[in-house]
Amino acid sequence: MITINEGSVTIEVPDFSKVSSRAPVFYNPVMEFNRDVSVLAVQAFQRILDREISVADTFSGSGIRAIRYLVEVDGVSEAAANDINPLAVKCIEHNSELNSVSPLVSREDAAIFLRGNPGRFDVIDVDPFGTPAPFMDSAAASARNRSLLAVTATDTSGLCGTYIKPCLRKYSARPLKTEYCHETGLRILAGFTAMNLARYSKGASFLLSHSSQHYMRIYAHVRRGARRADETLKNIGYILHCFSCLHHEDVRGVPEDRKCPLCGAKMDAAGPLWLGDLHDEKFIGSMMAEAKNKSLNKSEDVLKLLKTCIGEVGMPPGFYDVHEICSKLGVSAPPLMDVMGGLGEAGFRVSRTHIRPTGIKTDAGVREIEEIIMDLHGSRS
Ligand SMILES: C[S@@+](CC[C@H](N)C(=O)[O-])C[C@H]1O[C@@H](n2cnc3c(N)ncnc32)[C@H](O)[C@@H]1O
Ligand SMILES: [Zn+2]
Repeated sequence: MITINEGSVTIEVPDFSKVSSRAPVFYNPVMEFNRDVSVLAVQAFQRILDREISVADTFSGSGIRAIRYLVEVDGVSEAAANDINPLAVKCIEHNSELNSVSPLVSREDAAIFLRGNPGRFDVIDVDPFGTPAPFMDSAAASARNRSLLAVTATDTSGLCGTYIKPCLRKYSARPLKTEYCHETGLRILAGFTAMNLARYSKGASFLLSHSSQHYMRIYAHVRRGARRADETLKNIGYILHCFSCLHHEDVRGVPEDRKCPLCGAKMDAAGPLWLGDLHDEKFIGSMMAEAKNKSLNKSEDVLKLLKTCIGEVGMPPGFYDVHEICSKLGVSAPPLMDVMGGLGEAGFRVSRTHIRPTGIKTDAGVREIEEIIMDLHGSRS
């Protein structure tokens, strides 16, 4: 057995030589960051509801999420830990005892578990191997009014457009391999979640969404009501991208064949995807405040992510990579802060993106960014 200390819990998992879905019980130390963020998100959500809450860890593995929610989050009175693997179930029972908590342990296919417990949980955590797509219908059906639906996807090669067909198959969406393809992937996952919920007359807004390491994670606030679902669907659309000049724009509804307004080249489309905000400023602020009361090993990295995500709120979908623009212009890249400063002075809104250190989100177009870069070069020489 291997002993693991995460947050305020200690668990044991059977020895594994490498992190793999073939391990007897799955535990990935790299995902500690994801779990630290989740603990803060569940806590911030519990503060919104301001009462005792119940949480479902539907793909529990070692039980670490359910156990951490029970031990580390104030106001979690009930947690379910479900996994289809009988060894995982044994491991969850062992680790629960080790931490003196008693989650409701079950061994079911997650889709059946969710269908069998409609409207029961305030938080549903979906953390499968690879794609969550086959489970999203059941998660959407099960999610109660005013609940949190947290979803992880590790099939990033499809969502980001390295492979197109898997994304079409799983999410009925076309990805596009651009410099901001991780954001497009995140928006495809968010859009897919919203469309699944709409089928059950439920609306969604996103409290936090991030693409980190090898996975994507979204936190949807689910609200019941056909009108809410209709309003939510207004945020579904496409991003059009010009590979010739790097211009991009978003369109709500189905796009027509379109030429780039800047250079006339044919534009490619990604979607359907979520065009609305991926985060809620107040919610992230509350997560940051909660971090002070928790003992998280990844606290510094988590706060850095949350701070950058707050800056993204209200900014347009997609971003520009300053290095990519400079290489098209054939000039060296000026400091990012200088480009951002130039855009700010010219009256544009501008922020960084958590997805790429060389990316900037702005309401300026690619031509305006090029101009500022060339001005910076002019003033230097
Ligand atoms: C990525 S791991 C979960 C990791 C865990 N949530 C954590 O944070 O450490 C996916 C888990 O899903 C389980 N699993 C696979 N297919 C399943 C299904 N259809 N229903 C329920 N559990 C399933 C696997 O046994 C595995 O433990
Ligand atoms: Zn163009």
